[in-house]
Amino acid sequence: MFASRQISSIAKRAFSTSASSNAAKVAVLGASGGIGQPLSLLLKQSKLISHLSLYDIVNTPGVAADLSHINSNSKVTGHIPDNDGIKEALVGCDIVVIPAGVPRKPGMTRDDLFNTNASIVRDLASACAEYCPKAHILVIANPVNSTVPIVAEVFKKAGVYDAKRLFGVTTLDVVRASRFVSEVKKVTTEEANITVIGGHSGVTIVPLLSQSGFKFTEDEVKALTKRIQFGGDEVVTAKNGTGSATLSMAFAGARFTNSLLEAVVSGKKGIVEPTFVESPVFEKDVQFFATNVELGPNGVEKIHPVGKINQFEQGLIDAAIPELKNNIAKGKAFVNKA
Ligand SMILES: NC(=O)C1=CN([C@@H]2O[C@H](COP(=O)(O)OP(=O)(O)OC[C@H]3O[C@@H](n4cnc5c(N)ncnc54)[C@H](O)[C@@H]3O)[C@@H](O)[C@H]2O)C=CC1
Ligand SMILES: O=C([O-])CC(=O)C(=O)O
Repeated sequence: MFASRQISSIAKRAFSTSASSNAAKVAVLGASGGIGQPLSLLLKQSKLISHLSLYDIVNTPGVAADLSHINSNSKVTGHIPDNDGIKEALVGCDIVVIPAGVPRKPGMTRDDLFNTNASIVRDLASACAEYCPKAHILVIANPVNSTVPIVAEVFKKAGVYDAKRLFGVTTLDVVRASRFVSEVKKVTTEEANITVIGGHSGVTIVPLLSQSGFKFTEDEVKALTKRIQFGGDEVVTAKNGTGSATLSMAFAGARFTNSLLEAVVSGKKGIVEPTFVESPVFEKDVQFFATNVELGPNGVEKIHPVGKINQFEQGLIDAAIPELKNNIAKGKAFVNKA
């Protein structure tokens, strides 16, 4: 109680000072978690953030107090559900990043998280629709293939949906692909720029190695594709029941958020990130699909097509689409039931 009152007063102080026009208010929902804490630390370093607003059901007073001593641009506030914490966290936000939700244990698929995480994401999306309807929403919580459609349906029901401002964060697949290819080809990660399309789970993750400019043997293609598709499992297994990727995800989440900040706040042109968005690319089959997306002041500026692919990659897309279709339908049905 004391902590929440104290934080509430910190939050009020923060809101009484208006944000500078060339910097944004960014909220992290699930900020005390395995991803939330290092992600918030990385975002605290951004000059384009004036107010970093941390929300979780527990522990944000401590996380916010700790981060607030770092002498970078932003003020930091922590919020928990007491005293309208979610409202204070969200009002005035330009960007909301959502890593709230449970992670996998060995033997689970991302879809196995649906029963727990769907309602967490639905309720947080509902609060966003009410308190910051124009914010860009970046969904990290799994299963991303379903949680992104959940946010879309909640925003539609509230009459505030803008497809250009909703993103599933698939950056970790691209980060992994770059690293794994750099190891195989013995090049720098800057040189290993790999496009990954589709969704964010198993066979829905489709790396386009043929577009990388490198020559791979058939065995290399098979092994790299499998490793990129199931990289998450490597971490889940190694963590042995204590969670899934957190640090690499924080890195990837910060990369995507920083790219969006450059586009939205600095007005930089030509920033391209792969992300899972409402997309015309396979619209007859699936409503949401990740390809390279150019970011702009209003979010999605231009959705790139898949481009030239080979037969192996066409086979990967053919395998991805039915699963994606099910994942998307499941998310939509969850919000529209009853
Ligand atoms: N998109 C991607 O590439 C990746 C997604 N993930 C997903 O991110 C999610 C979070 O993972 P971790 O941080 O490792 O989990 P974690 O359990 O360490 O942290 C989750 C945090 O969410 C908070 N939370 C739970 N319910 C909440 C609510 N209603 N409102 C606000 N906060 C709430 C918890 O208190 C906790 O602090 C998982 O669903 C995981 O599968 C993980 C890695 C990569
Ligand atoms: O594997 C998981 O459950 C977490 C995740 O999405 C990833 O690491 O790509």
